[in-house]
Amino acid sequence: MSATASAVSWRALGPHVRPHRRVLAAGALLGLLGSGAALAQPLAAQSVIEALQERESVLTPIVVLSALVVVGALLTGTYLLLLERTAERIVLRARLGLAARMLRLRVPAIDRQSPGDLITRMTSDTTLLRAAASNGVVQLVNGAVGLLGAIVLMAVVDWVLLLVTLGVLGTIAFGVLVLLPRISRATERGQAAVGEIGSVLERSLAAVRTVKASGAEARETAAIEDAARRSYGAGLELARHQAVLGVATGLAIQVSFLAVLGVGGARVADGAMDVAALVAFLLYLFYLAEPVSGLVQAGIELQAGLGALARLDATEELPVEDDVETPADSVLESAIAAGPAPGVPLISFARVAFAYGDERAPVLHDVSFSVPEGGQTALVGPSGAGKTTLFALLQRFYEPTGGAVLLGGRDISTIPRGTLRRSIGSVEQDAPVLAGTLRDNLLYGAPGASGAELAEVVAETRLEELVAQLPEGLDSEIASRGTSLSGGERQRIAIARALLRRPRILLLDEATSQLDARNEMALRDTIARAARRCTVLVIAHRLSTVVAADQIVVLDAGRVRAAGTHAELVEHDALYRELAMTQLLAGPAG
Ligand SMILES: Nc1ncnc2c1ncn2[C@@H]1O[C@H](COP(=O)(O)OP(=O)(O)OP(=O)(O)O)[C@@H](O)[C@H]1O
Repeated sequence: MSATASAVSWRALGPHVRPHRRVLAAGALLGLLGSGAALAQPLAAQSVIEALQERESVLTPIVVLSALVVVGALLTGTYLLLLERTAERIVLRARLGLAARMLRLRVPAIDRQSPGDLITRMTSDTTLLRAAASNGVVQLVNGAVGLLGAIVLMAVVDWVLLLVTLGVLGTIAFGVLVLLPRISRATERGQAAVGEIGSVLERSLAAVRTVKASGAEARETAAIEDAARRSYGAGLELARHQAVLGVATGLAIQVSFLAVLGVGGARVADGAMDVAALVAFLLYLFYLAEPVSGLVQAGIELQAGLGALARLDATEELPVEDDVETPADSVLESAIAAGPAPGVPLISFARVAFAYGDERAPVLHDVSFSVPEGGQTALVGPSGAGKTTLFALLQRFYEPTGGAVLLGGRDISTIPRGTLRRSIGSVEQDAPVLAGTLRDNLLYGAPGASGAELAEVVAETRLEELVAQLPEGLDSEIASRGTSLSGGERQRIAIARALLRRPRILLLDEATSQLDARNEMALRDTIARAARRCTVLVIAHRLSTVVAADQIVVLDAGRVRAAGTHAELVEHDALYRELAMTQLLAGPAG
């Protein structure tokens, strides 16, 4: 998915550089003034020599030379400080920009990404941008101006020697132009490999028990090693290019020195120029090494930055949900809160079709059913029938490819995602528990809920006993991933978290695991109580749930097969009968 480096032009740096253009311009100016002070030093040195030759006072030329050295140093120091600060700001801005997008990316876009690779983009690629967008840009400007200035001054001193110098320097320009694009490609390859290290590590740490239980440590390690070697290979290639460029630059300057010494010596001997002019010219040549290597360095940094930018830009282009934090539309929110008009169902799936991507087979076909306000509706069907997908569509994690999902008669695609999701509480099947205290976990979806509301929901979800057992009650730390809790407890915590949001609709994907009698009863009771507060739509895996449901919808291979009560379906639907007998968990008591 990543764009190739060749597709990223120098212009792509614009958005990163533009906000800092004034500071960068000031930095470039300071750098230039510093260079100017350095450039004027040979002239001052020349006047010291001339004063000595003429046996005049050397005080003034020496004072001027010293002032140039001190002012030059101060200017360069300020310039460096300014540049470093800008560099850090560029990284910060890029990271803040990415941070603002990451968790707002649309679910289909996240599905296609590897979390580890996304983390690398945020942490590592941004630092490469740092060098390119600050140092690279300023060095490019200063190097070019320094080079031009030196060339003009050298032309003033002796244009024959200038032609000799330019002839030699011209040869390195060719090498630079050939090597630079390779640097950006090698950087992008290296960063992609670093991203892969992150991906494999994230994948295997997230499922570390499965990795260990499957004896897959060596295979996962090998995958990381492979990516690390590829990153090393790309790093080596970069180092080779940089070494060649560094040596070529140094050689060009040295050869220029020798050529200028030879030709200049001959010209002095011929009387075509004097010694002071030759010394001044050589000092300029000495000075020239800096802008030339600065330009080469700028080229390297900019190209490496462009390689990283290709990866950052690819992330920038991923679509985000831009309507999760939009200010509440009070008319719409109160219309939703008021509930549907009489005779209009709370939720309707109207001929909904859906596929996870253009090239994938549809998983829902022409799904139509309604959920009245209040009570419990259960979805049942074989594994892969599309039950979880219906929940995802209802929360606008994905958009249907055909038909519409309606809330109170209103197409949910017209309701901002934030508003829609505020009216829904969702409990996933694996009921994730986040690291933190029990209180943090319960308040996660409603940080502003009061103590009384919390106590009420804790009682309603029958969590009081758990709270009493824990050493510090609600403030007890829960082990990461909730491993210290039973499946039933995790589900009830997740239900409590969802209920604290005071949702209009509770979506509940029941755990498929067998629960003990107490947990089973507690869960059944919790769902029944929740159904008094809001409309419960449950993906049912338990007989006790379907028996208690007001309506059951049977899904099979992405189609609605039947709907009715447990008694009706047992009588009229063969698949339901079979599911009820074989797949629905009867529970310890049932
Ligand atoms: N993110 C996804 N990308 C691609 N395909 C998916 C994705 N999620 C689910 N599917 C596919 O869509 C189909 C329906 O899946 P879904 O999870 O909705 O079924 P389900 O009825 O909830 O099954 P289960 O009871 O096993 O959870 C399956 O074939 C599944 O492989």
